[in-house]
Amino acid sequence: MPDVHIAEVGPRDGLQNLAHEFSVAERIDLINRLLGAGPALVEAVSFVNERRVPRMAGAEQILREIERPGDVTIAGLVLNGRGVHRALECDLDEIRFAVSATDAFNIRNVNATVQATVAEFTAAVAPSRASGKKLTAVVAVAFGCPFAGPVPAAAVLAVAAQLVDAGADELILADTIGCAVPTQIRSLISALRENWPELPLGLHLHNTRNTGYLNAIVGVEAGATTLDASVGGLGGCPFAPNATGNIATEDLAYILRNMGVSTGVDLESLIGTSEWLGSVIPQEISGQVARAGLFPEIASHDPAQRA
Ligand SMILES: CC(C)C(=O)C(=O)O
Repeated sequence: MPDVHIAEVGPRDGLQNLAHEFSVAERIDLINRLLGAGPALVEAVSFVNERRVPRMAGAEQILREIERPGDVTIAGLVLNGRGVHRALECDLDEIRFAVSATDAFNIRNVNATVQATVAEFTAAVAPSRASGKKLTAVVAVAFGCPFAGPVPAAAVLAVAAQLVDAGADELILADTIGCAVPTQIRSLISALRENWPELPLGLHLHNTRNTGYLNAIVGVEAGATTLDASVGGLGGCPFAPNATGNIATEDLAYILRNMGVSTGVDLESLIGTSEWLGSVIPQEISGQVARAGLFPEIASHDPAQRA
C-alpha cells in the first residue's frame, strides 16, 4: 500500500487548453503510457457536454479501448447528474464529482448553483454504490475563485460537510486557480481530518503561482493521502481565466520518492511519457525533472544514519 496515492489527471485536466488538439487515438495512447507507470489512479475522461468542451469528446470510446491493468483505478470526472448517468454505463472504478465552493464559479462552469449541484451529487450516491463504483467529491475553487475572490474556509467546510454527509467516499479540495499557500492547505486539511478522521482526503493542485509542490507536501503532512498531478504539468480549466497546469506528476513523484514516501509510481516511465509529450505538443513542458534528470535517492532519512 503506497503512503501517498498519486492520481494522474493529465488525460482529463491536462489537454483542455493546449495548442495541440489530441485525437481520441492520441488520448488513448497517452492513457496507456500513463497506466504503464503505475499511479494509483488515472483520471482518464470527463463526462462533460461535448459541444462545450469538444476536446473531452469520446469518453465512452476511450474507456472501451484503453488497456487496463488490474491495479490502477480508472476514474472519470462528472459535473452533474447527466455526467453521472453516462459514467454509470461505463467500465470505470471511480466517479469524481466536482462541486464548486462558490456560486459564481459553479454557475459559469455548469449553469447551476452550488446547492443544486450538491443535490445532484446526493442523488448520485445510491446508484454509484449499487454499481460498485467509488464516488469521490471534489470541491473546486476551494482556496480562491476567479470571480468571487478569496473563499472563506467556513464556506468550503460547509459544502464539504454536505458532500460527506450525503455519502462521499473521498473528499478532494481543488486549488483551481493555484492561489493557495501552505498555511491555508494545512488549516483546511487539518480541519477536515479533525471532523472526519477516517475519511480519505486529497488535493488537486495547480502550480499557477509556484505554490503547488509546497502545498502538496504540507497537505500530506496534514493528512491528505491522494495527490492529483498531471504529467509534464499540463493543464488548466477552460473556464478559469489564466489557469495554468497542475503540478507535474514526475516532479511530485521525485520529491516524494527522495523524501522516502512511497507512491508505487515508476518514475523513469513517467519521465519517458513527459519526454514523449514534449515531442507531441508545441509548448514547453513545465515539469523540471524530465529536463534535469533524476538524482539518486539518499540512503536514509534518519540524520543519525547519515552522519
Ligand atoms: C474540475 C476540477 C476538479 C478541476 O480540475 C479544478 O478545479 O482544477
